Amino acid sequence: MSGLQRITVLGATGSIGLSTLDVIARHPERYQVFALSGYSRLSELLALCVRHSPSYAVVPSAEAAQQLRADLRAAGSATEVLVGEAGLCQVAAAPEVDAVMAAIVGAAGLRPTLAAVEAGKKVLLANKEALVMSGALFMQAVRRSGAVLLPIDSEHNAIFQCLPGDFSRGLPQVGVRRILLTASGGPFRQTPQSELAAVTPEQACAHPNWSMGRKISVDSASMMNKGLELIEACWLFDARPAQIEVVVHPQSVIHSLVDYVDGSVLAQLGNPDMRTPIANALAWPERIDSGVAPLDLFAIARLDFQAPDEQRFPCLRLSREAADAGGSAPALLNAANEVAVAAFLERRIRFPEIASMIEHVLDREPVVAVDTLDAVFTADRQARLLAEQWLSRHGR
Ligand SMILES: NC(=O)C1=CN([C@@H]2O[C@H](COP(=O)(O)OP(=O)(O)OC[C@H]3O[C@@H](n4cnc5c(N)ncnc54)[C@H](OP(=O)(O)O)[C@@H]3O)[C@@H](O)[C@H]2O)C=CC1
Ligand SMILES: CC(=O)[C@@H](O)[C@H](O)COP(=O)(O)O
Ligand SMILES: [Mn+2]
Repeated sequence: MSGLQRITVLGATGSIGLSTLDVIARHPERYQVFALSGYSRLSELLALCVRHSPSYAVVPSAEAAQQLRADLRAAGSATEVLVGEAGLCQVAAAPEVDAVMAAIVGAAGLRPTLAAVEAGKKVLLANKEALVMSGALFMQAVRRSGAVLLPIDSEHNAIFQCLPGDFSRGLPQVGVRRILLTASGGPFRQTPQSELAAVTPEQACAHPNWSMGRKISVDSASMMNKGLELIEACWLFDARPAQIEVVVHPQSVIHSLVDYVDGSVLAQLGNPDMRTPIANALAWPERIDSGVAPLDLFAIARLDFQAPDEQRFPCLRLSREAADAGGSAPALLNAANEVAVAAFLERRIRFPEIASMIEHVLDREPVVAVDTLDAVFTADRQARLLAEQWLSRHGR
């Protein structure tokens, strides 16, 4: 290990942010917090600043900054407060920073994550939406800047661990036949289609195995999470969608597998606790304690596998179609999904209407090439507009 690593945690008040800080706090000799960001949970951000003494905290507005500054001074903290996207990009790219945990949820994380990439940082990528939206541009920026991109998403971290170190030569060149992307199936894995219209946000957010933020929990319930992860895996591992097979594995113990041409299938297993992939990426290529208990195979006893049901979970089909279409299609898919999930969480639409809204947007907006970030955000805006129109046309 070479010296103390200074870390920026974007999205520190969220589920991934808190797990990251838990791992960091176990290794004060290795890691120091440089900056933390929050959005709505600002009293939690204050407590995190007091606990971890970052140089900077970032909040969304001038009013929030004024309040946090006053609270920090009262608590005797020297943390400086920055504002908005410019503040996020500043702490992501600051010369003092060694690694950035990108854990803002949704499209809001794209510019700050790209700022870290463009500054050549070690980027720990949880914010899958950023890569889904801007895949080709994002990966070009990684190659141009020499940033080290490490996947945090449990499946992608598992795949990363099961691939050889030189996988960027190309999957066929390193003997990979296909990637097996595991899916828990979510809370509605066994729910009949006829009952899905009545499910509530609380039921959707009650993931059987993982404790996560509300947006990704709904994505898991609709299996859009797996669709986004399919696209994420294509970019991270330079794979075609056809090289990736989704396998429903209800226990979430195997986090994904890599199938090699000689018939070997390598898997990564572990308890469903995000501190494992976070510790793996923070310390990579070394290994550190994450606080996660050892896997008890006798207690788990069995591992099950099923094919996904695209009839009940159309978001998976829509994602594969967007992955195949390329260009602006994944950005349209992602933006429509963000609007639909927010509407479902606000009880404005029923659960199956998430997929209806996304299909509506994808059917109406032509797919175009995206050569610039502006083109990505144009697609994002257009999809949000169409999704909002769907809501008002349906009286929601
Ligand atoms: N949770 C998990 O186990 C996993 C998560 N991921 C991915 O990691 C990312 C984070 O997920 P998770 O931690 O569950 O989500 P949470 O909702 O728990 O946390 C999201 C974080 O982003 C902040 N945030 C929300 N909106 C904005 C915005 N508009 N601008 C700036 N910051 C914002 C939140 O601040 P505040 O809370 O203060 O409002 C919070 O810090 C997602 O992309 C998700 O898909 C991937 C794999 C697993
Ligand atoms: C922890 C993690 O990586 C999540 O993305 C998790 O995979 C969600 O589970 P499913 O989408 O498989 O239900
Ligand atoms: Mn995942």
